[in-house]
Formats: sequence, C-alpha cells, structure tokens
Amino acid sequence: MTRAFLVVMDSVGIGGAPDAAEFFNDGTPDTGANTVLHIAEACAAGRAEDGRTGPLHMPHLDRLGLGAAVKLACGTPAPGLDATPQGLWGAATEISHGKDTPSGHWELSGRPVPWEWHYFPVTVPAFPEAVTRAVCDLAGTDGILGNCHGSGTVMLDRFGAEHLKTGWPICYTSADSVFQIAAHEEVFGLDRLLALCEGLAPMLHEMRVGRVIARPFLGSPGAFRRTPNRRDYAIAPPQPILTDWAQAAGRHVLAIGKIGDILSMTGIDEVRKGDDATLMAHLSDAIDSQPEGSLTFANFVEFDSLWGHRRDVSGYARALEWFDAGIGRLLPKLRDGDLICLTADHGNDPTWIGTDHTRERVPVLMAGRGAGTLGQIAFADVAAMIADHLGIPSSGPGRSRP
Ligand SMILES: O=P(O)(O)O[C@H]1O[C@H](CO)[C@@H](O)[C@H]1O
Ligand SMILES: [Mn+2]
Ligand SMILES: [Mn+2]
Repeated sequence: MTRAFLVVMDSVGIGGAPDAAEFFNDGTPDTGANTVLHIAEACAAGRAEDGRTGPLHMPHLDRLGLGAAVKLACGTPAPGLDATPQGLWGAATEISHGKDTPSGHWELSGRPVPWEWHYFPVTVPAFPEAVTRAVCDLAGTDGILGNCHGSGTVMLDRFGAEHLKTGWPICYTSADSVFQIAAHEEVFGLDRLLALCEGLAPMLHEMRVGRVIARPFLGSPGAFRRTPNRRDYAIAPPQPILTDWAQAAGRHVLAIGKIGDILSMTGIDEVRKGDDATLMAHLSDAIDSQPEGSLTFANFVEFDSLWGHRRDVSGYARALEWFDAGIGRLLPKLRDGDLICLTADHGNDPTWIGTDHTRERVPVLMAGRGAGTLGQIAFADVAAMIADHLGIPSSGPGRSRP
C-alpha cells in the first residue's frame, strides 16, 4: 500500500499562463504576472528586505524542481533557484475560466469547472437589489455597507467605524466570483455572521457565485484585525473528484486547512484546521500517523491571504522561505511508498498591479515518484497521478504520467 500527500501552496504561481491576457487586475491584463519569478527577482535585487534578506532561499523545493518549473513555465530563470532537480517536476496549466481557489482546487482534483462563474460588476452598487434585500432580511438590518469591489483590509479601514455605529454588515466582492461579508465578532456576533452567510449561500450559488465568505474581525477603528474564524460557503464541486475516488475505494481522506470548505466536504472523512504554522504541524502529524492507502489533501492559505492580496513582497518571500524550511523537515519522514506533491491553485503576484489573483501556471513538484520532468501538464493530471499512485480508479480528463 501507499499514501499520498497533496499540498497546495495557495497562490504560488510560476507565470506563463497562455490565457493570462483574458484575466485582469484593475483593468490591466495579467500577461507577464509571475508570483515566484518576481519575488525571486525582488529578493535578488535587495527589494524584499523586510524581516528577511538576500536572494530567495528555498533549497528544498528547488531541489524538487521549483526553479526548473519556473523556467519551463515562463522561459525565464528565477534568481537563486538553480538547483538540478532531484524530484519529479513540471508546470501545470489551468483551463477553467476562473483564477480563484475553487476553480484551481477542483481542477487539481480532476474536474475543470463545467460552468461560467457569475462575477459582480465593478460598479457601486455592485450587488443587485434582491441580494442586498436578502442580506438585510437575514441580518435584520436596514442596509448594508460597502456594496463594491475591494480588498478586505481596505474595506475595514473604509467601513469598519460605520459598521460599529450602524451594525450593518460590510459586503464586498473582488475579481473572483465571491460575495464577502465582514462583521465585528463581538459587536455583530460571530455566530450571527456565520448564520447570515450560510443562509445567503443557496441564493448566490443559484446565481453561480462561487462562494459566500464570512470575514470576521475584531478591534477598534485604526486597529481592526481579521480573525482566523473566516468561513467559506462554496458551491459543491462537480463530482466525482479525487477525494470521492479515494473514499469510494475505502481510503481515509484527511483535509488540512480550508480544503473541506473548498470542496464542500466532498469525499472528506476528517478535517484539521488552524493558521499555517498549525497546518504544518498537522501535516507533520499526518505523515507520522495517517494509515496506509490514505489521501491527505492540504492547503496553506497565508501566501495568498496575508501577502499576495496585500502585495507584500517581503512578507510573501518570508512565507516561502518558512514553508520551504518546514517541508525540508518533513521530507525525511516520508516512508517508502509515500508520495508528496506540492503544487498551487493560481497566482497572486505581490509585485503586480491591483489586489486580485493573477492567472498563472503552477509548479507540480513530487517526491516519492522518482526523478525527472513531467513537462507541461494539465491541472487535472495531478489528480490522475495521485490516483495512479494510490492504485485507485479515476475518471475525468486527467492523465497519469510519466
Ligand atoms: O481581500 P480579501 O478580503 O482578503 O479577499 C480575497 O479573498 C477572496 C477569497 O480568497 C478573494 O476573492 C479576494 O477578494
Ligand atoms: Mn487560492
Ligand atoms: Mn485569494
């Protein structure tokens, strides 16, 4: 028997997406966006010196093939990432018409998104009257705040104080198919916010809006901070996907981080959550204790939520270096027959204009399946390869290789 660990580094893209011109940040196409390359270039040029220093240091992922994958994806070598790969490595291209987390994860799980997402217009108000009314009815308020596109932390700066006065929920969206509601955990109430989002989700899913996201926060004006109690209410993915295949074959499926939310708990037996440091401990424990034949599917979100959307290059570089060191400690613990696959769901280039995700290819780095290159592959091939490794039947467009 064998085990598989599929680890998504949220937003760690490597550029080169052939359809990047069809995706935008503040009206500018994503052509040329490249999360890892641009961070590595900034580090090498001394432009990412906050809390860290020098060239981007990711020896473990680079040895698996990260630098080689960047070069394959976009044609440009990333400074500091020049190791000769010892893992099985490639660059994956997404076909779903979305550069968000569900699109990426579903396609990595074997199913490209089979429908067009609904996006809200870049207008004020951004939301149709019926949606605003539904929020007011569910929340018991006379109105909502925001009703526009925005970045979460900026939304708190703009509307947090008014929220404390009026009690009205702060509603906003982004370039993704999302409806986000920020509310103060103590003043508005966490349970009330979660009930509001859960109650609203069916209406928005009906409209093909991918997710309703609860964004609770604490603190007072000038010092608001978001809490880890974020909750995503996502449309159920097209099925069956990798987790269904594993469950149907009687395998234990462990979700680490927000995978359970992203997949609407499809095919998942057990969930472990926390901040990324806690998730690294969960992943370590999973390597120590998950049963033979099991699938562990993890998402590390802080690259994206703390640094990518905030366009913080030093912060993103620190997160990459922290993650690399953590994975470096886990790799020696893998047993014979274990496969670990490190990949990503989209890009979020912190050097780019705007605050939204960027359309990019992603790295696929594997240990436990020999050495060599996978070349250019599809997102869905990741699921097919994991299924192949676990020895379980798969379906959908993905193809196992080599
Ligand atoms: O700016 P914040 O609130 O972090 O929101 C971001 O998080 C959403 C979901 O990941 C994205 O669509 C983007 O809008
Ligand atoms: Mn994501
Ligand atoms: Mn994001």
